[in-house]
Order: sequence, then structure tokens, then C-alpha cells
Amino acid sequence: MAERSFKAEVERLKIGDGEVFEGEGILAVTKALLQSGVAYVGGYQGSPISHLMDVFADASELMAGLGVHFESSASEATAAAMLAASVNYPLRGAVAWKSVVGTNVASDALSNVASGGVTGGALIIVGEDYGEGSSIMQERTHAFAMKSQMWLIDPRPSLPVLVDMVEQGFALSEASNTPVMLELRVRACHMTGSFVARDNRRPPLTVAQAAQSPNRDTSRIVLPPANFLHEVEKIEKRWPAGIKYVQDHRLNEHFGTEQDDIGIIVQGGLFNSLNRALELIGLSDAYGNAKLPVYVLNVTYPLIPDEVQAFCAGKRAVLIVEEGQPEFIEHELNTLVRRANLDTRIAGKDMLPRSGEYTADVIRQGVAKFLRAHAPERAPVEVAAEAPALPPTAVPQRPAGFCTGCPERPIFSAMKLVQKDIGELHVSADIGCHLFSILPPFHIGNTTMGYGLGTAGASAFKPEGKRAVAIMGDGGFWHNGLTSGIGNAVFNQDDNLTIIVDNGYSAATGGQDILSSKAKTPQRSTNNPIEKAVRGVGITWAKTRTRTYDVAGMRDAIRDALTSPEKGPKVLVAQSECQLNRQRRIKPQIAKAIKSGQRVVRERFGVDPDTCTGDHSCIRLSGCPSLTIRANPDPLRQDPVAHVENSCVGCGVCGEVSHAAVLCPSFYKAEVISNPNRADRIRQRLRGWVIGALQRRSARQIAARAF
Ligand SMILES: O=C(O)C(=O)Cc1c[nH]c2ccccc12
Repeated sequence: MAERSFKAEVERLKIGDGEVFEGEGILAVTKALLQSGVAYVGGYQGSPISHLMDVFADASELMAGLGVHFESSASEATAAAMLAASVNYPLRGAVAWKSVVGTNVASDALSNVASGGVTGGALIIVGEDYGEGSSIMQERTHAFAMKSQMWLIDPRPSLPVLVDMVEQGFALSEASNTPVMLELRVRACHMTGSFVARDNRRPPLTVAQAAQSPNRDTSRIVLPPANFLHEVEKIEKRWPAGIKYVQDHRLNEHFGTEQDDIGIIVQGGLFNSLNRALELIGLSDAYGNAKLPVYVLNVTYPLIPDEVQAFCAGKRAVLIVEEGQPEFIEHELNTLVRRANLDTRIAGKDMLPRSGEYTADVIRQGVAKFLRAHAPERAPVEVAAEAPALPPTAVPQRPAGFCTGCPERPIFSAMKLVQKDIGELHVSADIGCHLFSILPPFHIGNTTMGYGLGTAGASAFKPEGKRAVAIMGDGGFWHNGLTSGIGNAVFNQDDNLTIIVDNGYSAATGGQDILSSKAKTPQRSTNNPIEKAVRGVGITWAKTRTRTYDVAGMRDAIRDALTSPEKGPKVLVAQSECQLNRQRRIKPQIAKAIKSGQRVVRERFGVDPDTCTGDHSCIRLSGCPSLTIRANPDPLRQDPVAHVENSCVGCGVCGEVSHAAVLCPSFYKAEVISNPNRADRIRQRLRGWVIGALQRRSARQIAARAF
């Protein structure tokens, strides 16, 4: 079950010619695929296109009805390899993933498909996870487009442009036999707008029909001598064909005035931010009517020499607004300007920062600096920056962390307890929610090398005496960890422990189902146990613990694995459902039950302030956001006491941790009963009497001793 359901929105994907579609960028992209006669769609979820994959999944019935094949790929490499269907056949195919990490994963297949070239349009939709809010290394997809010769579309964020660029992307791919990448930043994915729709088109040839009459051409296969031919073809045929298509169909756009001695070139995806920056300094309006010429690169690779030359001719200086580094476009512009014998000065990274997201504010400062250097009469008056109302240090950092009730927290609490016994461990971490273990209060995890690579990250460690620990999520495990981690550990006779965090979903990417998920879905095979898979590749020490909240049990299992005399890689599967998904799943059920008058019992935990000593060791071993502190109600004690807030979901880990660590008895469990029955009411009344009597007695005793 995914984080968001798009069931209602995908109904709108059925609209036809002339109707107006309103909605999010990712829905517009999906509609554009259907309007383009796409024959197959695949991909792997990851921010910022996780929800695009969810839209595809929710639209899969509609796609099937149109004869479009859809699948959720096992990894980005799988998705990229799927594009093979467009090599020999005039089939349009689209795949999606998170870049740059997914592109790294996919790059073997991408190089192959880019070498042999395609007959049917091949579109790779990459979610560019760069900038504020990103969760990955800051790199550019642009480098991949350059190195493999794939065209890169970076559309201006506007729904009609997104739709047009999907459709043009297929046509460009076919005209130049080259795969095309379409880069979507998070803001483009979720911006809302409208566009005039066209009818959905059934693919002229379906994948099923193509399979009926196979067609092969060995010159498309990457093997000598064809691979050498591919390189020549790329240069002599595909490159000029790509440039011609972009130019003939005017994929790049012009805004603002025509004649001027300065101008700005911008990556399409940054246009809205640039325009806002210009508006702030009085050089544009909300509609993009800029007071200087702006050349918008909806296609950032390749650049179109004639267009660049025409734009730069007669201009003293041109600013290129290009996010990230290296500044590939700036370098290329300099080359093109030089080759055309123009005197235009290309400004770029000398005006704008080399790193970080180009927000409207960053661009505003860069444009102002550019104007001061090259058109001072139009530069905004410099005003001293106002001191922020709050100094940045006064705002507490709030990095993402484990959710309330997260089943992964007790695994790390248990690891801390094990470390108390056998000392610090080397822990090779992975990608996924479990990486939050590196933060306080756990401080567990030394490195992360990539998705599903936790075990591989520990493989150089051939310990004597003390085993290393690797962490891997169920998502990473099925993505590649089974082979690149577990299989490798078996083959190389490792002696480490891998803890596989099996929370039932690919949780970090938005709760999608995977092979070992418990949910039964009609179109997918689930309930394939991880333990069975690891035993299948030769692991003999494999255990599954089905309740991670049992901290003492987890602690003992981890200690066993680290101290067992048995040699060989060990795998501990730690199972409990992702709490975020669990709450999503059960909340509507609970609400329905309460509404229909059924008796529903919910558990909450709490801390008895009279018993709490205020030493907070429970917090240091848990880190649950709902376990916090509050002022000590006892006027004679100053230390704040531990306190469980109402966001508690009743996982019980705080109590279990206190018990396993022999901390204190101050945790209690309360039952919140909705629609109580007669027995509940009688019990409650009895309790009220007893407690009331005791409280009155205590009040009398206090009053008797009072001065
Ligand atoms: O959903 C995200 O943001 C992720 O980082 C997950 C992810 C999806 N595909 C990947 C490939 C390499 C590393 C992480 C991911």
C-alpha cells in the first residue's frame, strides 16, 4: 500500500480531446504518456518520483485497458533493461526512477541501450533529487546524458510544457534513434496547473503483438564489431538528427525582449525561479514578460549551436543560470561562442554559487551581481540584508528520524544493549529509514554505500574475534542486496552478521509493496519470505524474529549471532510492520468500527511521574518522538520527568526498553476503550471508588500533618 492513493485522480486520465485536465505534474506526465501511444511503462520508486510510480500503479487498470503493459521493476537496472523492447520494435516505452542514484544503478543497461540505439521512442523520466530537501549525494544527471549520449529534457515547469515535452521526447527519440531523459525536479512533480487534453491512444503495436512476430538485427547488439559502428553512428547520424529535431520543433523557448546587449540562458526547470527573481528586481512580471531576453533550454543536452549563436550575437554578456556542478552547459556555451567567433562574455559560476539549490533568492542575488558587472544602469540598488529575526542557531535542527512507534527503533535499542556487553561494533549501514540509526540517541552506523549495499559495505571486514554488523532493509534486499550482499558474503566466506529490517514495505520510498510484503495484491506475487531467499543462496545461520518490539528478544538474537561459534555469514530478519503504513491501514478501520458502535480498545503508554526518577535513560535508549519530558509535578523535585505524549501509538517499546535495560518501573499501559460495554463501565466505576477512597485517605493524612 503506497503512501498516497491516486485512485480518484487517475479517473481524470480518461478524459478526451479538448477537455481540460487539472492536477499535479506527475498526473500530467502520465496523461501525456497515454496520449503518446506508449506501449509499456516501468520504473522503480524513489523521491521525487515515488508518487509518479504510485500514479502508474493506480492507473494500471486503465493502462491494461489501452493495451499498455505496466510493471513495477525490481530495480532501476531492471527498468532500464526493459527499454530493450524499443530497440528492435517501433514500441514507445517509458521508465522512471530517482536520479542520480537510480541512474547509477541503471547505467549498465543505459549505456547498452544508448549504444545500440532505439527504433521506438524510449523515455527515461528521472526525478532529480538535488537541492533543499534532497536525501542523496549532490550530483547531476547531466553527466550521464553526456557520457552515454542520451538527450536530456529539462522542461519549464508548466503543465502544458510538461505534456508537450513527453510527447516531443518520444518523437525526438525516434527521429534520432536515441534514448531521451526527462528530468523532473520535486517542484515540477507536484506543481498544479491545467492543460487541454487529447484522447488517449492505444499503442499502434503492443508488446504482446511484437512478441508474436520477433524481429532481430545483430547490428543493434553491443558486441564487436557493431559497438564500433554505434560510436560512429552516434556522431554522424544520431547527433545531427537530434539537433535538427530540437531546432525544427522549437523545443527551446524565448521569453522577454528581443533586442538587447545582455541576456540570460536558463535550464528549463529553473525558469520559474529565474522569473520570480527577475520579478523581485523589477525586470519581469508574473507572466514571464521579462525586460531582457531569456533563452529557455527545455533541452539541456545537446545544445543547439545555431540557436546559441543567434542568441549571443550582438550581446556583450550572457548569464547562464545552471544549477549544480560541474558547469557543463557553461563550458559548452563558451566553446560554441568561441567557435562562432563572437565576443560575448559568458557569465555563470562567477555570478552564482557553485553548490546548492538555485532558489529564487539565490538567483536574484546572482542576477543582481551579473547586472552590476555588465549592465550597472539596470542593477537593483544594493540594500543591506536585514538581520534575520531569529539567528539560525536559535532554531533547533530537526533532521528526519524514526517515526513514533517505528519498529526499527527497538532493533537499535537492542544493538545498544549488546554493545554495552561486547563493546562498540563496526556497523555498515544501508539506504532506508534504518539509516536514521546514525542519529542520536543511537549513534549506530559507520558508512552507507548505496541501496541494498549494507552487507557489501562490510565485506572488506574479515574480523577476527569481533564480527562486523551490516544493516539492510527489505527494499534494498530485493533491489539487489540478495545477490550483491548476501550471495557475495556466502561466496567469500564472510563471518559477519546482516540484520535485514523487514517492515513489510519499501517504506523509505513511500510504502510500496515488495516481494516479502504481507499484503495480497491481485497483480503481484507477495509473501515470499526473506529467510527462504537467503537460505536459497547458501546462508545456514538464518533466523527470523517476528516482533522487533521485543527488545530483550532482539538483544539476545543479535548477541547470539555475534558470539555463535558457527562460522559463515549470519542473517537475522527483524520483522514488524512499518508503523506509518500500519497507522494508515488501521486508522480508517478503527474509525469505522467506532462509528458503527463497536467496542474498540486502543493502547497508550504513560509514565508515572511519582515513580520516574528523571534520569531519562529511557529516552537515551529510545528516541521516540512521543517520549519526551515535562516539568516535575512534585514541588520538591526539580528534574523534569519523562512523559509520553498523545501521539503515542502504543507500540510499547519505551516500556520494553526500560524492562530489557532494567531501568525502572515507571511505565504503565493504559487502555482507551471506545464504546465501552457494561462490564467495562462497572469495572471503571469500581476503580473510581477504590482510587477515590485511596486519594481521599491520602488527602486526609496530608491535611493532618499540615501546619
Ligand atoms: O526514495 C528514495 O529517496 C531513495 O533514496 C531510495 C532509492 C531508490 N532507488 C535508489 C537507488 C540507490 C539508492 C537509493 C535509492
